[in-house]
Amino acid sequence: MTKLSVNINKLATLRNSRGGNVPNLIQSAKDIESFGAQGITIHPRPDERHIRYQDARDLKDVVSTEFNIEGNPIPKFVDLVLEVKPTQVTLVPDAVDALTSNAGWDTIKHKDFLVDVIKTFKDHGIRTSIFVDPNEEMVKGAAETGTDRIELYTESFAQTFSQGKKDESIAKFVQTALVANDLGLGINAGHDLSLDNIQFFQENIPNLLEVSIGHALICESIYLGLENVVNMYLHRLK
Ligand SMILES: CC(=O)[C@@H](O)[C@H](O)COP(=O)(O)O
Ligand SMILES: NCC(=O)COP(=O)(O)O
Repeated sequence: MTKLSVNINKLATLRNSRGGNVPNLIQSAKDIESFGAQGITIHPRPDERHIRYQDARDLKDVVSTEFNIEGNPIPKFVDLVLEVKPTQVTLVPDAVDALTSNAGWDTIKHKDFLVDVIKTFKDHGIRTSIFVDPNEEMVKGAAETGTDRIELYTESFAQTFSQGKKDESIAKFVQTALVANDLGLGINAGHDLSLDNIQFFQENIPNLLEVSIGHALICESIYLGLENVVNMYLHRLK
C-alpha cells in the first residue's frame, strides 16, 4: 500500500495572504486525517512564507498519522525537527530563495554532511528520507549515508507525462526504484503528483511506500469544490 501524505504548505500560503487564521491550518490537518489521509507533510522554508516554524510546533500534538517535515537541514531546521520529533524528516537541498524545490541531493558530493545529519536524526528516533533525482548513482550514494528512505523528485515525471509520453516519463523512475529496492531503501515520492498522474506512477513503481502531494491536491480541491460553493452562495442570496 502507498500512503498519502498531504502537504499543507498551500493552505498556509492562503492563510498568510490575509494575515488572519483562515483557513485554520490545525483544523485542516485534523480534517484531512479524518478524511483518510495517512500523513501530513509540511515544508517550512527559512523565510516562513507559508508554513511557519510555530506551525510545526502547533501541529506536533495534533497530527495523529505520520508527520513528515521537509526542508534543507540548516541549523535552525535541525533544531526545529529535533524539538518537534516528527515521524519522518525529508532532507531537501533547496536554496534559501528557491520558489519551490528544484533538485535532488548530490549524495556523493555531500556524503559526509548527510551521514552526520542523518545520524543526528536517527539517534533521536526520527525516520529519515532524502530527496533525490531519478539517478542510480545518487541512490547508491544515498544508501551510503545511512538514510532509511529516499524521496524520488517527480517533477520531470509529471512534466513528461503531461506531454502524453507515458513510457518515457516513468522509465528512469522504475530503474531507480529497482536499485533502491535492491539496496533496502524505502521509497517515497513527491512533487507535482496529481489526480492525472498518480495512478500511473504508483502502478509502475515497485514498493512505493508514500507520496506527499500538496500543490495539485489543493488546486484540485478548489476546482472540484467550486460549483458546490458557488451554488451554496446563490442559495443564500435567493
Ligand atoms: C520537496 C518537495 O517537492 C515539496 O516539499 C515542495 O518543495 C513543496 O514546497 P513548496 O510548497 O514550497 O513548493
Ligand atoms: N514532497 C513533495 C511534497 O510535499 C508536495 O509537493 P507538491 O505536490 O506541492 O509539488
